Amino acid sequence: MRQKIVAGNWKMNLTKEEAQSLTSEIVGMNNDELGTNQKEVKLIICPSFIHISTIKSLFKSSKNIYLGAQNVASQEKGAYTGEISAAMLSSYQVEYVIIGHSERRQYFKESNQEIAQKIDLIFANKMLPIFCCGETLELREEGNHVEFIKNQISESLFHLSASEFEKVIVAYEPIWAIGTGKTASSEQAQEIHAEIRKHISSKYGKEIADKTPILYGGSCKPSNAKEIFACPDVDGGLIGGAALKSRDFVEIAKSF
Ligand SMILES: O=C(CO)COP(=O)(O)O
Repeated sequence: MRQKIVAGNWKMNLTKEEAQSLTSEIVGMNNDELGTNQKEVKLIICPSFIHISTIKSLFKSSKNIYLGAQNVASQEKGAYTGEISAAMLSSYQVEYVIIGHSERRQYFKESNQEIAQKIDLIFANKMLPIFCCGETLELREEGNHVEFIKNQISESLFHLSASEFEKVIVAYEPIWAIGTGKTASSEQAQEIHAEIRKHISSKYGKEIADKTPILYGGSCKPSNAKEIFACPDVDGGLIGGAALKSRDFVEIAKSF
């Protein structure tokens, strides 16, 4: 059985106090309330860098909750003012790192090659990547979206060894669904998730492809999570806006 995962990407939101109270609300729930008991759902919280240490100190080891970062530098260390290295994150016990988010690709011009460099540094520092891919509305309307997504995956991930790839979490986030309130239908999500799995299989074989968690992201909320998570190739969600409310985040985690 594939791992079920619900990850919250807080993006550039929440002050220290707000981040503390949201984390306390989540870790204050028992495993039944969190829904992590029955179905072994893994929760990953990805705050801004500056909150990482504070949030880690609120975690309780008994809970199935893990810490993630939203980005990492593509260079190991040195004169890169304002950047945060993989070694730094790892020294704060960060376990997961989101890479290739469409906002980073769009606003910070991250290329597939740069994302490939980031993934190597993540592995070198014993963390695990949550790799995002997804198309614009324009690409979808032109009918080029599947090729585009496959190319994002090939160029950033297909240099990995099979034993590395086994540890990758993929997140499909159609750009037109992010923060827009417009979700992909469950048919659209399933179609792309199945294509992604087939593409992984063509490189790493069926066994590894069948084990790779593929999350959906884009206006996922308590009202639509059940339907999306019921798709055979959807293994959870990467949640933006709805992860900023403990009740919504937990409700989504219970939607399997
Ligand atoms: O980008 C996302 C998660 O990484 C999705 O954001 P929303 O859930 O706010 O649409």
